Amino acid sequence: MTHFGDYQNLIYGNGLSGVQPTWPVDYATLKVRAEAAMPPSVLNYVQGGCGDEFTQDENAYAFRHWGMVPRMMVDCSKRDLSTRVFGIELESPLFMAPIGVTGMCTQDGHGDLAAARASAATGVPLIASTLSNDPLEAVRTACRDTAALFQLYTPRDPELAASLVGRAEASGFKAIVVTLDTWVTGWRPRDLNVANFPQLRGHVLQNYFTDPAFRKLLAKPPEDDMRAAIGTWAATFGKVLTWDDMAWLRSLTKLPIVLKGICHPDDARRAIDTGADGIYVSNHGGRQANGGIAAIDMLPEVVAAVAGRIPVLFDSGIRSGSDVIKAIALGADLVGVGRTYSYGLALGGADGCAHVLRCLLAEADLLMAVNGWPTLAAAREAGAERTDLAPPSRSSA
Ligand SMILES: Cc1cc2nc3c(=O)[nH]c(=O)nc-3n(C[C@H](O)[C@H](O)[C@H](O)COP(=O)(O)O)c2cc1C
Ligand SMILES: O=C(O)C(=O)c1ccccc1
Repeated sequence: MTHFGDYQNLIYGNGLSGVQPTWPVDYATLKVRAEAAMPPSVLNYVQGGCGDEFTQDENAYAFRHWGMVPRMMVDCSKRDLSTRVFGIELESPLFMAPIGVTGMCTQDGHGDLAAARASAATGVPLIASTLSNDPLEAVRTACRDTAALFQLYTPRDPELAASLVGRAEASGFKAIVVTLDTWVTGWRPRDLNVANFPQLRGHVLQNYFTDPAFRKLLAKPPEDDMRAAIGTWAATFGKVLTWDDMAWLRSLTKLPIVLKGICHPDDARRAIDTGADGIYVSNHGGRQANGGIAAIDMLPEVVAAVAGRIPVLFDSGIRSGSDVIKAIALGADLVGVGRTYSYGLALGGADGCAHVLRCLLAEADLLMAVNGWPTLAAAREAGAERTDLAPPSRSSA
């Protein structure tokens, strides 16, 4: 039994001694503070999305047309937000989505380790991105007792793919999350207008530079010829995966394989038929394709197609604890937060990130208390209803 809501008591209690929270507790204020703190190139990359960012905005806005109905006279004095997925016991369904420039979100360039330390401090698992400023072994170690998953950008070179997956398995990651929607970069005007793509400047490539299979592709080590190493990275980065590759992916690891970027119910069925162990509903936070339906609106159909056979993870648009519980009510087993935790990292490193996660968990826990839902199963059974409420502001994006 966990008491995530106690974070609220702590904040009010500190206030009695004249101590204010160091960082904001809500997304809107957090975002404004992060905008002032982050270097413009990193901010653009983190905050931006594809095209005019319609889908990115819609991801967050669409949560507003799903409504929850509370139940009364239920003993919710204790809530149990725990869950078990891929044999991992978790205190809550919240996780940190993979963010490839996490390393750049802190001033020291070691944001990946800071995120891992926030994971260790809160028990919220991290999905570590292939794109990292610190090698995956060090990130895994910094997560300590909290389980971690590894996100794979599948390289075109099969030996390199096998090497990255092998390293992830050997260092104790619990699952491989294969991202399907990013073998090519979507059209991102904020970055294009300043001609900035961090990877092409040699950032966040440490998993490649430390990899024996990658180094074999180079005439000189990255330390001696960085430009050539970056060129090799760009040439090998994105394999176009098809369903025929599932058998090959399966052959690389005994770990559960989760497919990230599944939005269509037929793709979810196909994923199960070809051996996937988990489905991850996401539109990459609206960074890859513009003009798409909000991710949360696609979740119920995918959940229905999966029909409880394998776990369903979800991200894209989570800004609050109430969003987390809505996604659970709509059938997700685990719920990921992306940009929101990057802002916590930018403002306060590991501590700022842990604060953001604790706020999300506290709001989620207190919402369950007030809604009369003692468990995640109760939230799921209650569900959420589509409403035609049209709120006046889109500031949540
Ligand atoms: C700056 C940035 C970098 C990202 N890098 C990765 C990545 O390396 N791998 C991946 O699978 N997804 C990546 N994503 C997508 C996230 O995992 C997640 O799908 C998205 O952030 C969820 O949307 P949200 O930011 O609205 O919560 C990235 C997202 C952002 C904002
Ligand atoms: O920025 C991203 O969202 C991302 O994950 C990515 C990684 C490599 C190439 C293009 C996009």
